[in-house]
Amino acid sequence: MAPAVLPSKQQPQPIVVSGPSGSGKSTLLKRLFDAYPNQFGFSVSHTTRFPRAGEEDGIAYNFVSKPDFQKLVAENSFIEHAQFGSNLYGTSIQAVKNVAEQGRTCILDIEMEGVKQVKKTDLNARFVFLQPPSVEVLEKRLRGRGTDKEEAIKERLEQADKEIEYSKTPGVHDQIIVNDDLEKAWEEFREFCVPREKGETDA
Ligand SMILES: Nc1ncnc2c1ncn2[C@@H]1O[C@H](COP(=O)(O)OP(=O)(O)OP(=O)(O)O)[C@@H](O)[C@H]1O
Repeated sequence: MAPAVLPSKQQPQPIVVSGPSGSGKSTLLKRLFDAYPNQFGFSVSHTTRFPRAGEEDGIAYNFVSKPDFQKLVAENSFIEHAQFGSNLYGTSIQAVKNVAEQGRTCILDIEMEGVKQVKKTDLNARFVFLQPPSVEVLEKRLRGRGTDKEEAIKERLEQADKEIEYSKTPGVHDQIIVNDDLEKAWEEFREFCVPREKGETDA
């Protein structure tokens, strides 16, 4: 008799959160992690930089040598990777899978190029885009945040146009949330990340 095939335990699908700089990703993600502390997680990145005091391998980062990093690149192991200064950083497909294997929903907070890369993997992610009400409002928020220099604000606004344009491509995102009123955006975001069972109401 053929052995019974056990259904594989269903793992939470990763969630890709994207949107222009200043659209509210950090604000909404902070709320999500505060509201559901054990349900979500970020993947552990790889880096070629040396560990700082207290940084544990596999927790703060996966610390690897440059040749090992380059080998992973050649094997297409990374969703995205980039160089900052003289060090290389990357998010591996396996690191995202590891979060799902722990029973948590992996959150990827990434920009447009990263979104395109995730689409090429077998991660079976869900995609949500945070859209500012308008580029004018976005500009006000970026200035209001007070963390960016004038030059950076200009660059971010130019990039925002491209991100918003790409977000209109049919089938790219499962949901687009316009972050106008924060409470309304939060409700929509929460609903997307933590879908309610039928019949469930607020506690
Ligand atoms: N609905 C909202 N109404 C008013 N202000 C908001 C709203 N959502 C976010 N903000 C404010 O806009 C600014 C930008 O938000 P936030 O830092 O969360 O953006 P971000 O998408 O994470 O940006 P980055 O990609 O640069 O990290 C913050 O000062 C935040 O408090």
